[in-house]
Amino acid sequence: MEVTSQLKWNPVLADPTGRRQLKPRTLGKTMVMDKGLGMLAFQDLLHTSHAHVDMIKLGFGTSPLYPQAVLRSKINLAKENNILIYPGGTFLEVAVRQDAVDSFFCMIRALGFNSVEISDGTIQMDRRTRNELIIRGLDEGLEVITEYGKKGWGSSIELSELIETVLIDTELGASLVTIEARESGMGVGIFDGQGKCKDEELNRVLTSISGDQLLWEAPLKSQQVHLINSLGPDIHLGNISPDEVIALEALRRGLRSDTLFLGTRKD
Ligand SMILES: O=C(O)[C@H](CS(=O)(=O)O)OP(=O)(O)O
Repeated sequence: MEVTSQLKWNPVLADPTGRRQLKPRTLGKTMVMDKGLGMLAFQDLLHTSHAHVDMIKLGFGTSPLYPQAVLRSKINLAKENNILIYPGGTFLEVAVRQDAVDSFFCMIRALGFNSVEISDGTIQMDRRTRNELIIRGLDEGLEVITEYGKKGWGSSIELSELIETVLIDTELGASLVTIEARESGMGVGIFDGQGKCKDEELNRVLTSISGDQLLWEAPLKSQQVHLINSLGPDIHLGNISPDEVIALEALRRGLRSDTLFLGTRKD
């Protein structure tokens, strides 16, 4: 064990692109969606892959369904590994609908979450409420990540609305704006009913908005490959399945056939 831990891969083999930042990184962040991993699976994930995980979202309203000791252990372990951890945006939408926003923030602060997602994927939310929630999250000492897009099948991106959302959210202090693609990655946002990327929409978005402010939900391998080959390995990607973290990292570094020609490093 000790002997192997002292061995070092030739850097050209470990990262043929030569551009992968170490944590805490500003480019190429990976968000994992955890839909209910047990503590041992969660420990295993971080033991193996912590270097490649920047954010963990406890999907939708799964957070209150854990034994509290397990939830606290997950949150603590994520933080020990310099990972942002937050409940899915749907859980906050439930709180808004139930008029329980104070109680939501009180609880997530007490549990130790270090970030929050603010979304309106399912409910209607006016701009003023969204602003108040972003400011509230920041006042609570949380990193705020927002989300743009509706969850309904066939929903698409309204460019002017997205531009305004990114502008205002980030000006208020949100660190990233997630682009909705759900767990399925199909029939929503930039993905058509088969999960194929609508490139014209993608290009329209990127002519107006800087890509480093956007976190693309891209749960399918074909989507990760397409986005990395089109936009480069430094894009932020989310809704990655826990068992696909290392495979995604291999794609980012050109260590898989699908992206091998990204590797240009010669040193
Ligand atoms: O927005 C998401 O990707 C998730 C998962 S799904 O839409 O329910 O499939 O929801 P969230 O509430 O952000 O975890």
